[in-house]
Amino acid sequence: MGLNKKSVDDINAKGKRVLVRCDFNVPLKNGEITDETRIVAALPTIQKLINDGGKVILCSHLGKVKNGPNEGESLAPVAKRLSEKLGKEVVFVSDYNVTGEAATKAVEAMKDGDVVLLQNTRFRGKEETKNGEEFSKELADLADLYVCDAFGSSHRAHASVAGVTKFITAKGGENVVGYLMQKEINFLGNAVENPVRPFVAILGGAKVADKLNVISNLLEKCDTLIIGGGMAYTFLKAKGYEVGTSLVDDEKIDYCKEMMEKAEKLGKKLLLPVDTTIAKEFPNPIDAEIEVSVVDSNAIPADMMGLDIGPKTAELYADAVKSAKTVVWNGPMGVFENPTLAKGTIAVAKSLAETDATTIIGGGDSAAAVNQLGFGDKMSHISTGGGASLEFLEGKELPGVAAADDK
Ligand SMILES: Nc1ncnc2c1ncn2[C@@H]1O[C@H](COP(=O)(O)OP(=O)(O)O)[C@@H](O)[C@H]1O
Ligand SMILES: O=C(OP(=O)(O)O)[C@H](O)COP(=O)(O)O
Repeated sequence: MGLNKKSVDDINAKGKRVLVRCDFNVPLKNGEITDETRIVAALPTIQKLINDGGKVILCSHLGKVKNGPNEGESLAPVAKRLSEKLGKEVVFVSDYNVTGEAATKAVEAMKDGDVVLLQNTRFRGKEETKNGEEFSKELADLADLYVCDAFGSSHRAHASVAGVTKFITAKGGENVVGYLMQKEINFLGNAVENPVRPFVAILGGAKVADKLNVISNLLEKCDTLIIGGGMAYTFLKAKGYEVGTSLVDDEKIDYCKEMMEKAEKLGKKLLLPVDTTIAKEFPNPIDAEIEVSVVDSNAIPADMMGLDIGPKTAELYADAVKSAKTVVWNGPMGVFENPTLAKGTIAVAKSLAETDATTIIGGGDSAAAVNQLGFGDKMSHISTGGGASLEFLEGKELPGVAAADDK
């Protein structure tokens, strides 16, 4: 499936001010970046614009910024790492206002090929997340052209992803997508539009409400849909099983019933855990030692919580992966941060690493699990977007894509 949008290859940035929205939402621990994947993924587009002789103005959000601007969510560590990666200075505009005088001055001082990084766009609060007109215009005022390369944020209709483009257009500028956007969408698009079959989709994790919605669409495309992690218990409850204190979305029980009927009608396999690793409560801290037992999925005691798929399920899922030619995986099979509860996730990751099938991983935690296990380079594609890749697979148009100019 081709992406019918203008890209960085359609522009020459020579002497132009180019605003580039990246997804530099990287994990930080004590101010240190613990995973630089998203920074590395943004480099080809940035390098192309530098080579063009453009004035490259980068922007991104970082974290949720729930309590207003703060140093802990500043993009300063990203500027430093980016500068190391590019081997050139990245001027960081630390002003919490993001746009405004400090940013304007920094941009005015730029020479062709220079790079500036603006402060965390979410420091502008709802102006960013509610796609505010004023902030969108202020961003557009800094630039002549706009590039969206923030795949991981492209499902967010925020000012720096979507709103800004209207004002770039109004001043005669172009809005294009970057190489990362192209790469992600080509890969994900091909995987779901023309999958080499059998096509197996695996869904897990804890963002149950978000992820359940993707199932209806995926069922039509895949041959087998595997459910694990926190997602599974709403299905098990819908089957009439006791699920104890496991994660459940009660509002989605009817939906899960419908999905099981839909799978049957379409002749698709919908695999649910046949056994489950349970414990008295959620581990606290998450990697604390924990006493667990394994029960069949229809025998979870009322006071116990399901925290991983059991060994029989792990085998069943690994077998389904073995016969697949395309596998899409989003969300761990259990609380993999805890070594005792990581077995299901490890088994599935291992089966993906061992297959010759095209393997696509989406979601921060799934990617982290795969990388931590040392299987990263065994996968065909690790997406930089969790929510974004799922919304794309769901068949929704991503605002960050929609906002770019058509070819
Ligand atoms: N059975 C479960 N109960 C509660 N949490 C779970 C369960 N299985 C997995 N999780 C948690 O799900 C989280 C990842 O979910 P999610 O954010 O949806 O995945 P991703 O980041 O890959 O999109 C992990 O922190 C993991 O501990
Ligand atoms: O980390 C991200 O999403 P992801 O965890 O779904 O991959 C993106 O940077 C989007 O961040 P957001 O979910 O705070 O809008």
